[in-house]
Amino acid sequence: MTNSSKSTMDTPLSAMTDVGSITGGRRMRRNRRSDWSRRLIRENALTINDLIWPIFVMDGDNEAQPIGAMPGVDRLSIDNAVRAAEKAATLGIPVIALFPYTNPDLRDDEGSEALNENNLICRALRAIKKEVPEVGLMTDVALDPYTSHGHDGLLRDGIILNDETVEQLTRQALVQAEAGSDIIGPSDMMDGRIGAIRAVLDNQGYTDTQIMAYTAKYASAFYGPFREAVGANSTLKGDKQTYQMDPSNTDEALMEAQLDINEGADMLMVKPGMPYLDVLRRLKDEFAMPTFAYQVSGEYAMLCAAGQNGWLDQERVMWESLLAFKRAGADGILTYFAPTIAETLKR
Ligand SMILES: NCc1[nH]cc(CCC(=O)O)c1CC(=O)O
Ligand SMILES: [Mg+2]
Repeated sequence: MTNSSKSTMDTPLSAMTDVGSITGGRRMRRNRRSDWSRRLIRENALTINDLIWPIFVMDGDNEAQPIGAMPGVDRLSIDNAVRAAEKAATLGIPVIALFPYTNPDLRDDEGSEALNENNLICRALRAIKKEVPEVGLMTDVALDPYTSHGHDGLLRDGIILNDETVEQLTRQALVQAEAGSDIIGPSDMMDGRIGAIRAVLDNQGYTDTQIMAYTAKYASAFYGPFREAVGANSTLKGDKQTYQMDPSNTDEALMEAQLDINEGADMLMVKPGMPYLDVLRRLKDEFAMPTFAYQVSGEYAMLCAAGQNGWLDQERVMWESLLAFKRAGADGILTYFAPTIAETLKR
């Protein structure tokens, strides 16, 4: 033993470790001692009412086609999508969000199938509305599941045209509203589309159809599994950096939000979720709007993969990741874990 450690040993312990005087008597652990106390002081909680469940729809009868990078998530034919909606209703999940897998032969340069009032999404909307009217239905407005080039907008000479795309998107939104969509979710990031869609909806008598703007949608690598699910992975030429946001920016998200609010958005969304909690918090603080986070396909894939490998406790990271959205200010979360979470919460 060295001299210094010997002298340390001789010092009365109470003088060295008088935590009470160090913290001024404050002991944070007091409140954490027991389960009842932890529950009592809890600031945020996840409830079934916070959940939006994204579902992939495909053609066919009684189809459930697994998606490789999204364990437990299937593409569903419309009859099975109705079953899923019934499940959502039973569990009390407020909203399901529908995404189409469009047959490759229906995809073209303009994404014209998006405007077909009998396309997959419209048929799914009508079927679900008829059988399960108590569940809210949200639909995606963007051209990527319908274009042969996989982009959300119209492409000319390698450039995504803004205003021409907006025109196309307003028609797409109208077709969806007519088929029974309750919440229009423009995910395309064109400028001015929220205002244009609002104007057309109002003009056609759909004043009650809500708009959840994908306001701060980033050009992210976390969408990979989704693009596989809607079959846009192999078709996508280039990337989406000229319309989706640069992951480096947050001030820009505030401007996007300000515009969408002015143009008539009822709700805002930040996407992806977990890597962008700072953006979520800023939007919520700045605008106090109903604000949502999308825990995207890549986040889901990541948590499931680590869980399957035994590297993370999947159950616990799932809860923790969703609670983080609530803490960061989300009023609700789009998550592929929605049915699992709701089943547990219901018990
Ligand atoms: N514009 C379509 C759209 N709507 C939702 C997602 C991603 C959702 C997810 O990854 O779970 C995408 C993909 C993209 O923009 O490339
Ligand atoms: Mg915008």
